[in-house]
Parts: sequence; structure tokens; C-alpha cells
Amino acid sequence: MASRITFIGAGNMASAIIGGLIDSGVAPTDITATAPNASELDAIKERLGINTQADNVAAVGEADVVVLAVKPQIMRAVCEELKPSIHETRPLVISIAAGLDAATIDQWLGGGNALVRCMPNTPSLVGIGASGLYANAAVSEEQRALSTQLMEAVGIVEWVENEALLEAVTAVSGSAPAYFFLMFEAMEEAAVKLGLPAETARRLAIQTGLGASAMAQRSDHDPATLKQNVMSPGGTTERAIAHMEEAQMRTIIADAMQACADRAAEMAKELAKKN
Ligand SMILES: NC(=O)C1=CN([C@@H]2O[C@H](COP(=O)(O)OP(=O)(O)OC[C@H]3O[C@@H](n4cnc5c(N)ncnc54)[C@H](OP(=O)(O)O)[C@@H]3O)[C@@H](O)[C@H]2O)C=CC1
Ligand SMILES: O=C(O)[C@@H]1CCC=N1
Repeated sequence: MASRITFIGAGNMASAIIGGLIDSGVAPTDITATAPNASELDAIKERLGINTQADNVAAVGEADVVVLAVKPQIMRAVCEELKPSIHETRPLVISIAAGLDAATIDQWLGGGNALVRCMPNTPSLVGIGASGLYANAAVSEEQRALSTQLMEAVGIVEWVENEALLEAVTAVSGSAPAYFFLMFEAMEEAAVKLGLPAETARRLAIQTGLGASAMAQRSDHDPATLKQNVMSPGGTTERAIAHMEEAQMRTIIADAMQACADRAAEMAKELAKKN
């Protein structure tokens, strides 16, 4: 990937993607990241060897791709600051902000921009990210391919043609690493109650999550069949799964994902009202 990529914002998600890009072979010198805090920039420069810059406008000057990786609440101020520069150089703009639609960001940037909305997740850091992408009408086929290439460097990519579906993507992958971390926390706590040392419990739970994911990914069977294969009739797993079903675990997951998607829509409305 011979493009120069600038990240506006160098926080959790930007550093996860940058780390994954470098591991995939992108030259650190082709990547620039900005943030207001000099010590955060120094830390990321030292850790990843990328270019850093406190001045957002200077950082987009030479970029082919600009990734907007700041919190949704400050996106408008950042876009307005970048508007003249982006208007002049017309890079591909990729926003990773939750709950901010492409038309609003394009408008804040002065209009007429090739803009991709991306909903990534933090496992991008280890090259196992899952990103949903949506392109506005100004994005060329070449820019679509570049966006795919960029995000595939850190995981899998799924395009949606209906922008509203990014809310579902947020629920199933953007926010979802946290659901699995909660599961690991809960399994560790429960295993400690069953007598295992915490470290042992944590290692076993995490490795089991990794193994189940790898198996589900490689197998020809669907997750329901793989689950059934663990459940010996009259055995231990059957008892555990029965308990989860009785406790309405599916409903809990469905309700949590609905709340997540609703919050993405709500954030868009709140930000539109504020601006
Ligand atoms: N975290 C996640 O799992 C995911 C996050 N996202 C989206 O990614 C975006 C970033 O989230 P996340 O990385 O978690 O947030 P962080 O708070 O970790 O990162 C935000 C970054 O933006 C920097 N920043 C603040 N103001 C400016 C400015 N004016 N110019 C340039 N940089 C600035 C912050 O610097 P400082 O720390 O000095 O304020 C920080 O480096 C959000 O829009 C979120 O919706 C999407 C998918 C998943
Ligand atoms: O919680 C959030 O709002 C961000 C977006 C998806 C994951 N983290």
C-alpha cells in the first residue's frame, strides 16, 4: 500500500489500526498521527515509529487518506479546522466515529468529499479486526478498493450499501469485543469460586474463546452444530447450556445489541441537534 495515511486522533482505536497496519507491512514512515497531547504523541512515536504532528492541518497536507479517529463529540470542530486543507487536496476521508453519518461529516468538511464510514473494532491491533464500511456516492471504485485494502490489513471487511446498517455493525462487531471481555471476566470469577487460581482460570477461559472462534471460523458446521457436538446427552455441557437458555441468555444478548444500535442512532440525533 503506497499511500500516505494520516490519522486525526491517536487514541485507542487509531493506535489499534496503526499497530495492525505496521504488522501487516505498511511502512511506519507512511503513517502520521495527530493529537493535542504531546506526551501521547511521543509515546506512540516511540512505540510504533510513525510520524506525529500536533497540527492537524499540517498533517493532512500530504496525505492520500485521512482517517478521522476522534470522539464524535469533537468531530465538527476538527472537520471545520480541516475543511480548507481537505478542500484543496481532496484526499479519501475515512471516518471511524460511531453514530455520525457520512452526509453530516461531508457537510462539516465543506461538501463534495469522497467519504467512507468505517466501523472497526479494537482487535484490529492483533490483525483480527472486523470492520463494516459504507461509501458515499463520491467514492470511486479505486478508493473503495484502497479502503478495503487498508482495513483488510487489520482484519476482515464487510461493505454495507445502506448506511443505517452500520448501527447493526456497531452492535455485532464495533462494540462486541467488550461483550467477550465481559464473558471472560465472568468466567474467571466463576472459576475462582469453583476453586481455580485466577491466573489459571483466565488463561483457560481466554484460550477457550480463541479455540471456539478459530473452530467456528474453519469449520463447515454452523455454531449451533458445533455447540451440539460439545453437548453429550445427559452430560455436563447440556446442563450448562440449559441453564443459559432458561436464564434467557439469547434475549439478554439481543436486548444489549438493540440498545447498542439504538445508542448509535441516538448519538447521531444528539450531535445533529447540538450542531
Ligand atoms: N474504541 C473502540 O473500540 C472504537 C471506537 N470507535 C470510534 O473511534 C473514535 C475514537 O475512539 P477512541 O479511539 O476509543 O477514543 P480515544 O479517546 O482513545 O481517542 C481519541 C483521540 O483523539 C485525540 N484528539 C482529541 N482532540 C483532538 C483534536 N482536536 N485533534 C486531533 N486529535 C484529537 C485524543 O487526544 P487526547 O487523548 O489528548 O484528548 C485521542 O488521541 C470514536 O469516534 C469512536 O466512536 C469506533 C469503533 C471502535
Ligand atoms: O463505545 C463506543 O461508542 C465506541 C464505538 C464502538 C466501540 N466503541
